[in-house]
Amino acid sequence: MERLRRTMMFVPASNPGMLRDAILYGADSIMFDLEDSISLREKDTSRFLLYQALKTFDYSSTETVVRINSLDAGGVEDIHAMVRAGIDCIRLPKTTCAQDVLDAESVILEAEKKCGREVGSTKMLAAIEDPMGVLNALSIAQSSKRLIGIALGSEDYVTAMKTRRYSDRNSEEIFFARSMIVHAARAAGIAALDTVFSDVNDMETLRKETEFIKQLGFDGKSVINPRQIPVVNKVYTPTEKEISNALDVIHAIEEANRRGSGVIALNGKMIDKPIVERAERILALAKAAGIKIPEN
Ligand SMILES: CC(C)(COP(=O)(O)OP(=O)(O)OC[C@H]1O[C@@H](n2cnc3c(N)ncnc32)[C@H](O)[C@@H]1OP(=O)(O)O)[C@@H](O)C(=O)NCCC(=O)NCCSC(=O)C[C@@](O)(CC(=O)O)C(=O)O
Ligand SMILES: [Mg+2]
Repeated sequence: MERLRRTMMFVPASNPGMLRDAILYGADSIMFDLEDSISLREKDTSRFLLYQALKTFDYSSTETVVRINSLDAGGVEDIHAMVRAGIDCIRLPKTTCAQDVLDAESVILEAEKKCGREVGSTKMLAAIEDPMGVLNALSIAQSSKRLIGIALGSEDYVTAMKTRRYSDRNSEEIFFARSMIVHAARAAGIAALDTVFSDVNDMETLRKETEFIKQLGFDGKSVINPRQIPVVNKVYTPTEKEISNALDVIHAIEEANRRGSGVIALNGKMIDKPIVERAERILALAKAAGIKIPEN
């Protein structure tokens, strides 16, 4: 079954209460942070705290991701501890080129061998957060079989571009980066994940932004607060009407196939292969979200 990644919630690893409760809010993935939300003097204790949390708390079938520090600033130690603790996926921050992924992958491989974990079982996610990374998005996305996706980190990106986020307008300042990332991810056959929305009180703009990134083709979005999860999940969960339309499309094409044709009209609109593929994807997403699909 398709794994949903509508919401990946950042959880600062320095906060024991957040580590304990992170499972309660319904995020598709929990993304523990050892990087920018952790002060320099808390880095070692946060890594230790997160290791203990992963060994102690039951995160159930929710995907666990950790954002590590760069390899020259504690990332090697982060990888060894997290692979040993059984994390599902390692998110690299500020990935600028394919070599960054390969360098981290060789540390992951070493860590898996050292602790006896199955080689290749630790997945990777590369965050792209500067113009060089954006321009190299395709080679990054194609660099390793371990990659489940690439993600945009827009706060660092707009800083590197000498601008800022304009979420109250249409976020044109990150449109090129979003387009590159979604194209690269799709070309490589992996997930495309959008950046955080920093105002945890403005749900209306968050909803509009999520609708926009869904329109562009992203699979989901990073979030920073539990209150953002239902807003993003709702946009990404097929509605009853979408499910019923998808079923109509499937039934119509089955009827066409019985008549020996690959095309048919439904309510005046042409139904053929790509439309059927989209309908099947809607049903797959609905099933993955736990929605029961009527048989007929
Ligand atoms: C924003 C705020 C301070 C607001 O605090 P507030 O206190 O107003 O929150 P409230 O709503 O009042 O909390 C109600 C209850 O939820 C609990 N609760 C809140 N947040 C929770 C959470 N995340 N996980 C679990 N639990 C949580 C809380 O403990 C309380 O629990 P309780 O006391 O039991 O009721 C808080 O959310 C927070 O710290 N967020 C995480 C911030 C973070 O991780 N930043 C780094 C990642 S971005 C980045 O680095 C940029 C990037 O790299 C991104 C990219 O790459 O994409 C780029 O470049 O763009
Ligand atoms: Mg960042």
